[in-house]
Amino acid sequence: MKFEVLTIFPEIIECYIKHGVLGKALNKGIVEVKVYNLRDFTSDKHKKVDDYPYGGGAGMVMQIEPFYNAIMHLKADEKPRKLVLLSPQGRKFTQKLAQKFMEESKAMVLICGRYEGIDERVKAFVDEEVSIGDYVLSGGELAALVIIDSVVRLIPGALGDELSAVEDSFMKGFLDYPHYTRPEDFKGMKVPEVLLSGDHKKIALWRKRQALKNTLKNRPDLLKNLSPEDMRILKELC
Ligand SMILES: Nc1cc(-c2ccc3cc[nH]c3c2)n[nH]1
Repeated sequence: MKFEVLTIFPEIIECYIKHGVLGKALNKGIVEVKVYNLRDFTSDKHKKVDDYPYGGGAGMVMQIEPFYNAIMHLKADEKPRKLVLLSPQGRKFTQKLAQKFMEESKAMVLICGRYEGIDERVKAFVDEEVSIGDYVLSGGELAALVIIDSVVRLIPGALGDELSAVEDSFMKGFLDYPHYTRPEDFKGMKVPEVLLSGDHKKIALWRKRQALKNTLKNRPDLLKNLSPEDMRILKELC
């Protein structure tokens, strides 16, 4: 899978992708990330990317021309790609949308604005406008990294042989269960006995109960379409 990122701060993207799961996936060739500096697609000597907003108001707006030039440059190879604009006004990004992007897109262009936002006319050249949450960031780069990270984790082989309980739980519609590792007793804070029992059936049930308990407490909105067994466990918790 290939990600192409348009930004005026390429170093934000380049620094993050070298580490962890993403770094391994890059080294394995499972994923490719190319970062383009929008300033390289300007036509003036000052590499200007923003200007004052028509109609007045605070701050600056990013001009359409660098985005247009960069998108046309990418499209010159005529390969299919999904163009995604990061914005607080976009469609909410979820684990399910990450799965959809992974399954449907061989290549994604992630378009990152800064300042007060970008010229509205850029949206004529994108396929999707996506928000990673109901809060305002200083730019699209962190949102782009969230999308890259969550989509890459879903690519078969990207996580190596580590099972990923986190994806599974989110895909099944609830939060993850609690995790513990050594030491068994930290200043009197002990690991739950069941996790030391070696009884995998009991451990699996305990984990399911804890996941449902956490979800009921923090994200009851996720508790839809539960299986009859999960509903039974949930009812025991209430
Ligand atoms: N979910 C979310 C996206 C953003 C975002 C995206 C692009 C820009 C450009 C300037 N500020 C931005 C903020 N904030 N929150």
